[in-house]
Amino acid sequence: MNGFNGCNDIIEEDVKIFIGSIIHCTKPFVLEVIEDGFVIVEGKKIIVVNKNISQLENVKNQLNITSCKEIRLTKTQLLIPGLIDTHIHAPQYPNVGLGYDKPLLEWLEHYTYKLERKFRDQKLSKAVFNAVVKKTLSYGTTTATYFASLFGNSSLLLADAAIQHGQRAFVGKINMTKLAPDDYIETPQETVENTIKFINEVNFRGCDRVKPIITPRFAPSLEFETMEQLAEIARENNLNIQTHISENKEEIKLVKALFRSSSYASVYYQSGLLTPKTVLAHGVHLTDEELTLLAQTGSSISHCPDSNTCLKSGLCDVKRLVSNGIKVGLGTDVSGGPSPSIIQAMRSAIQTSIHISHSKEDYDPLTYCDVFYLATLGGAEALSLQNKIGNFEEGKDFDALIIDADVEDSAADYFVDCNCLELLQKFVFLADNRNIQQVYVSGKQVV
Ligand SMILES: O=c1[nH]c(=O)c2nc[nH]c2[nH]1
Ligand SMILES: [Zn+2]
Repeated sequence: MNGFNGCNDIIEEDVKIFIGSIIHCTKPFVLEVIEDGFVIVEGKKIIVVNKNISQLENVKNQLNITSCKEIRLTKTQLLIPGLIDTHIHAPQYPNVGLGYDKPLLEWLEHYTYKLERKFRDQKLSKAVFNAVVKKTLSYGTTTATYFASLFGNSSLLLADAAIQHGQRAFVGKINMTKLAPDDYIETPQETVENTIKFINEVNFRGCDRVKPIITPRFAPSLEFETMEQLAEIARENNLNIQTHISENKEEIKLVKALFRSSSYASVYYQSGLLTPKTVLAHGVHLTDEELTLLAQTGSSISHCPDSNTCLKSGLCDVKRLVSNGIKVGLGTDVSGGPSPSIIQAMRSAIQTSIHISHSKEDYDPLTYCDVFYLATLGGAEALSLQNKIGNFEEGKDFDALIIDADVEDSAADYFVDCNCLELLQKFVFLADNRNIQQVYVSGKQVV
């Protein structure tokens, strides 16, 4: 029987069986390699994960599966969970590769706000948002946590693009009431009212995959009382929250000058914005006290290594965050980072970690396995979606990629057989969208 949910996705009751090599994380930083196994998906859910291909016919008989689609992977292919981008600015997509001559605050003033204010234009919004969603899906981003623009109508077009193209997404209408151009701010009252309207309109679309997220841009953009009101809206509606924290030293000085709180994190803490469903981009320069506050509140960090390099913000020490009990996911931070690819973010996270290791004793930098966790289950945990996505666990939604090391015209040619972990290394260090053969979100093939 077929049914419809609010996204007009057909809830496919058909059964798909993926047969071949599978890699996923069973818990933080723990990889499971299944060399010859299978995953059975019914509709949007994973119903079986089995490590032994010889049991396939038995399991099919037990479950009375008489008709199904079998997808057999080749020996250069792997089935992996979909990648999760925990921080990306959709309206900044036209600026990728531009403006890296200035640090954060000047970059915002000279490039970013000038572009984002153009998103009053619905035609531009539609064109850019459709392109971003399609591009990120092609790079294997099955879940994206988007900053949209200040404008509610434009931000809704981003939600619609995710709904239409089949991506799982959080979409945030930005809140900003000061320190930006006059035509790119709202009054405190407008920003609160427009946020409530935006939430209702996204929810009205009834798509389980696409949710609104509370999006105060960063502390300098808002009065303390407005942040309190936004925290209250998040609480009342059980919503996720996203913002930026401690990215750049000048930004931290500005926060200290604007607020009476003892630290950047305590501004958010006192306003009620730090919750287990809060994801904070960057966190490059957090103090030990701030780490404790984030760990205690269960808030997470979106690590955006490319952005931190291009805007010269600093080196974020992921190992320090994790050892202080903080959940971490990866973000592209387009266009602070130039690439829409979380595969690129994985390799940059490794490189940043190696750079840090040169100035620290006994420091083991992040490995390809570690960043694979951050890009999959780590991202799900950072967004409080770990019960729904992030790995292949029976009962979870099937968000997955079939990746292939041997495709024509990719970054590197393939000559000698690789085992599963070698295929994964090639993916992390070399892959782009040409190596992504199929993309599934909620059991449905979207690329
Ligand atoms: O990387 C960033 N991108 C932004 O758009 C932004 N706004 C505030 N702080 C920010 N940092
Ligand atoms: Zn950002």
